[in-house]
Amino acid sequence: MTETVKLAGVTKTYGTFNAISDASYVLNAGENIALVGHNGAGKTTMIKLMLGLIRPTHGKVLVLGEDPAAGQFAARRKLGYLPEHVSFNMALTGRETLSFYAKLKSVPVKETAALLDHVGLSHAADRRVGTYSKGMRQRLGLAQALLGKPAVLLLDEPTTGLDPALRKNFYDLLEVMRAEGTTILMSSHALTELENRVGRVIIANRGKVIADGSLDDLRHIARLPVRIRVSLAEGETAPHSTGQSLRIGWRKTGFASFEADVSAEDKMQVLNSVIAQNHNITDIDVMAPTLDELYAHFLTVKEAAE
Ligand SMILES: Nc1ncnc2c1ncn2[C@@H]1O[C@H](COP(=O)(O)OP(=O)(O)OP(=O)(O)O)[C@@H](O)[C@H]1O
Repeated sequence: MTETVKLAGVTKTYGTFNAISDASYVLNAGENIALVGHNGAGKTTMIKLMLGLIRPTHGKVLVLGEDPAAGQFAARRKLGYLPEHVSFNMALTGRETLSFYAKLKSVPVKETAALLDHVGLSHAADRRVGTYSKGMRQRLGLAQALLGKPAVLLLDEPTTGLDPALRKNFYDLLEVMRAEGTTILMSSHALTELENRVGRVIIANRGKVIADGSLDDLRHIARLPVRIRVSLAEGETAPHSTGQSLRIGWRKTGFASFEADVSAEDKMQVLNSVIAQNHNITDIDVMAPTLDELYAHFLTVKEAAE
């Protein structure tokens, strides 16, 4: 794996307040990572450190092998950034806006037409940005961040203001970039929509990294139960699960549907037993812990430890 971003023991202090405390992680080429956490957890501060807009109080930040806060940060052109609040000159057209940023980044202006097309703004390219909807401005912001095919793309809450169809389009676009080797780090609160969209999740809380891994890694560490839902054809009191050593607490959740939480290790034994003992099953769902549940779990564990 090719390392693109590194935080090593990074602390960022404002006065006596630690916005970031001893954060360490490495991001690699071709990774799509979600940075999640409550308001004030330190997500934007981490992104600002990677952009070189602020310097760490302690520790080291490296982006594409260089210090992003150094005056001569040659890799800056290889960084794409979409801020949380995009603001453009309302009097310029979309095309003029993107051309302006292309010149700033020394990217050939002729590349802007394809980017506008990519984010679905070709039809409005010659309209003033002042007439754009919020979602259209967000997409123009994304086109700006994609200028020059960045090796590292930093997106601060990028899907705010996008409708479901545009969100899908947006994640599809990111997947193409990721597959081509771009490192994508996006901060977000939209846990449910991230679930199948990112390969890795970093959870921050009060400036500290409290969990870091793929969804499967986090599930493995958290050891939260798997939920099994069984629907039966007739109104029985609960699925039979005799012949097993496990005592399953079935909850009735509908006319003839029942749910139970079992450990990941016991899941197959319970399923096999239920299927063997119940001949009137109409449906079975097995639900792994969601990112929302994992997030709540890690925060609770962290709060309890402090
Ligand atoms: N320039 C600053 N001066 C003082 N405190 C700051 C400064 N910048 C950030 N902070 C504080 O650092 C903490 C982390 O802020 P940050 O913006 O990184 O959080 P965040 O996780 O991005 O939050 P949100 O989800 O609300 O955007 C907050 O408590 C914030 O008030």
